[in-house]
Amino acid sequence: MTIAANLGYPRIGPHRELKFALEAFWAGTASEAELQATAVRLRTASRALQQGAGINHIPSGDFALYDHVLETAAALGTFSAEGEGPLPLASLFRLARGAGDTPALEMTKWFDTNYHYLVPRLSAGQRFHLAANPWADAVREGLAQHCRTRPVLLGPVSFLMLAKSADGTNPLALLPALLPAYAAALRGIAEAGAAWVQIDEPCLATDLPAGAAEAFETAYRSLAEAAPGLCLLLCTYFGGLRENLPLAFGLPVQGVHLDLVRDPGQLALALALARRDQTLSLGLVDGRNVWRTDLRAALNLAGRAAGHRLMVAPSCSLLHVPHGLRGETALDPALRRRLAFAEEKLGEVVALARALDEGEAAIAALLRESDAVAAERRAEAPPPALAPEPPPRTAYATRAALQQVRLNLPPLPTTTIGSFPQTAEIRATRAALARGTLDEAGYEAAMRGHIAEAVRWQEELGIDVPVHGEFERNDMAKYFGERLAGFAFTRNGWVQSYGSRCVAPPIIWRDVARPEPMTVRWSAYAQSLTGRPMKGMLTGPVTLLQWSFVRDDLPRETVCRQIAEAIRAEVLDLEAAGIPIVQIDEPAFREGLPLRATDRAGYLRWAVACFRLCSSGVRDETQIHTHMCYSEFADIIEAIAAMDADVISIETARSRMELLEAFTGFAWPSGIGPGVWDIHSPRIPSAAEMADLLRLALRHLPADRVWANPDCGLKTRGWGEVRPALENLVRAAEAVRAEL
Ligand SMILES: CN1c2c(nc(N)[nH]c2=O)NC[C@@H]1CNc1ccc(C(=O)N[C@@H](CCC(=O)N[C@@H](CCC(=O)N[C@@H](CCC(=O)O)C(=O)O)C(=O)O)C(=O)O)cc1
Ligand SMILES: N[C@@H](CCS)C(=O)O
Ligand SMILES: [Zn+2]
Repeated sequence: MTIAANLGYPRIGPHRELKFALEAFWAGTASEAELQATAVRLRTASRALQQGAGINHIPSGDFALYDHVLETAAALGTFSAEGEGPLPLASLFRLARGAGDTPALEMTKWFDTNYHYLVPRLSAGQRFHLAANPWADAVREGLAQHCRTRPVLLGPVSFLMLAKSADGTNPLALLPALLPAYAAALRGIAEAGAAWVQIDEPCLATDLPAGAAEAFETAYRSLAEAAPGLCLLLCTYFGGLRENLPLAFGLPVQGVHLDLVRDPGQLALALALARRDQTLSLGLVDGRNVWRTDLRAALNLAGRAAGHRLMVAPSCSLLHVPHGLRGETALDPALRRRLAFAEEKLGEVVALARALDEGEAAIAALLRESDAVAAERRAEAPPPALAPEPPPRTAYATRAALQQVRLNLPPLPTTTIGSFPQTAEIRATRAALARGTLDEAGYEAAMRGHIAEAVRWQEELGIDVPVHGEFERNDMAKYFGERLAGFAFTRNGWVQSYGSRCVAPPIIWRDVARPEPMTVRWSAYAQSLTGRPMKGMLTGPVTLLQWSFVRDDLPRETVCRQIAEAIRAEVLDLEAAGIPIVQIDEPAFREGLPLRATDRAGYLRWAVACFRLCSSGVRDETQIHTHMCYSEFADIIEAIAAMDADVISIETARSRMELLEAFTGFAWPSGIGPGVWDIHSPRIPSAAEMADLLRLALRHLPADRVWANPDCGLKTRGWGEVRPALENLVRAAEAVRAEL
């Protein structure tokens, strides 16, 4: 019998219940017991939903209060001494969010997704022990409600590869210290009554560093011995295993899960490698996108595996898609019938498993529906021809001189990254507009009021390049999606980004175009209030692509070019409206980089070209900025330089300018704003601290090309932090300027 399996379910809740419970707990208005009760309710509901849908292997232990990597590290005793029990919740949240002088753990992107995990920092001598067994607890929680589940663990090799070394130790060297904790976890899971355990090793879909293959062999020998009665499913996703396929199938595991959406071609070799006693888990339903599965195409692929022991599953955890389509009644019906969110994807998995066992006739009606949608999509008109690539801008030195004549900025000019606090008042104003209790004119007036206040305050403070504050934007991707043709947006399509923070990615389903200017009236209004050069703020094409659900009937490059043409028109309109500086944010530029080195050059070529398409139409006197955060740039620094922006602002405060080495090593050609304030922490840095960071930056870069700015936008901070921190930033720039 083919097993219908799921690998992980969204945990934020269909109405973001976890978000609100967490934020109430942090605000002190709800107790720990209330938070845990919400968590139990959410887990119970998602188990029931999956059971009801007919899923045979329901994941458990896929839930996390903040982040599964952090909570795996905590359960394995990374942050506590042997003999100590589970990490108290307060300590867990301190690691996640920082407190007082304790900085939070570094947060970074989970592979090529918009989900962020917390990075455990490990050093030589790190000890591990099983401080808690959330996986066994999850199995028991399910069984108490008559639901046998398959617990999900992040595997030991990926856990170490995702961690960072605090002292130069290779984290893989810690494997012998780590394995006993995993072995104890597996024994506990078996005792709790699980038959299968899913061990996620997404790093198998990446280029493995030296020693990793041996680490997999050592680790899985040890895990297989730890709980001989337990079936191990080695779970991979986000790409094909390629040269790692023989390694994966050679491990002593009872099953291997493959992402056949990202790499259907790997099935052929997998079939040849799978041992007779091994179950193949076919990841046929796209866990990274919202499109309904073409059931016939999926069955054709799965049919090649006939004769093998099979599971059918989504390609990866459903964490990356919204909960369900139920409430999305406002979507264009032609789009809605093309969609499948998490709940609908469960139905597809079950249908595919059934068809494999009972034949296509068993799901005839579903197949007819799926065929009709596939035909409808194929019948869409071909995309319009793309404009030829425009010529590059004049040389940087020429335009920099002209820009300085126009802008007359001091050395170390001060600026911010764009957004100011999105306060409860602002969100409530927007919610009132959406509900219809406030009209457009009232909304416009309220936002203008916030802009006027922000501009006045920045002038008073002495910020050299002010911004309008992005108050009118719900989110830097969604705001543009709502204004561009070809995009659709959901009412409730929330996906967890980190902790309690969510995003509602727009859906790109038709050709992209810009019916009218999107930001010009706000920036022009802000510019009318000040003689200082106002910086216009746009989200770049690569980031809009990366943070949307993108149609899969065109190459991503083509969709990105369409977006870039729309943003180019906006840049030109901002320039025509008298905005002298335009920042095109590309925080997701790095996130879009393929996981495999051999695939990267192609991506970088078109991603850079799309950025240049946006930015290259302006006059020499117009200054183009870009901004990137959460990024490790050393390996793509040439491509970032090729974007040819006049100034780039980056996140460097937490790492004390570590990143700048990549920029100096490369002889960075233009302006750079290395962040001097870690905005992910509630800590307010002093002027002295920020001045020190600026001095550090000046060791790497010439003074006439360095800017003073925070790491990223300030939308998640409160005014109580923003006011004093920016005052300190201006004082820091003044102090260091005086030393030049
Ligand atoms: C820079 N980052 C971003 C990423 N991806 C994006 N798409 N956008 C980003 O900015 N990826 C990398 C990082 C991740 N960082 C963040 C930071 C902050 C958030 C965040 O704060 N998200 C908000 C939701 C933002 C939003 O869409 N707001 C809307 C709706 C707000 C809302 O919930 N309204 C309530 C009613 C409010 C009331 O009555 O007071 C409702 O609808 O029920 C808006 O402002 O209008 C969050 O709340 O989590 C995300 C990623
Ligand atoms: N301009 C955006 C960039 C965030 S990455 C902001 O300030 O929020
Ligand atoms: Zn940023």
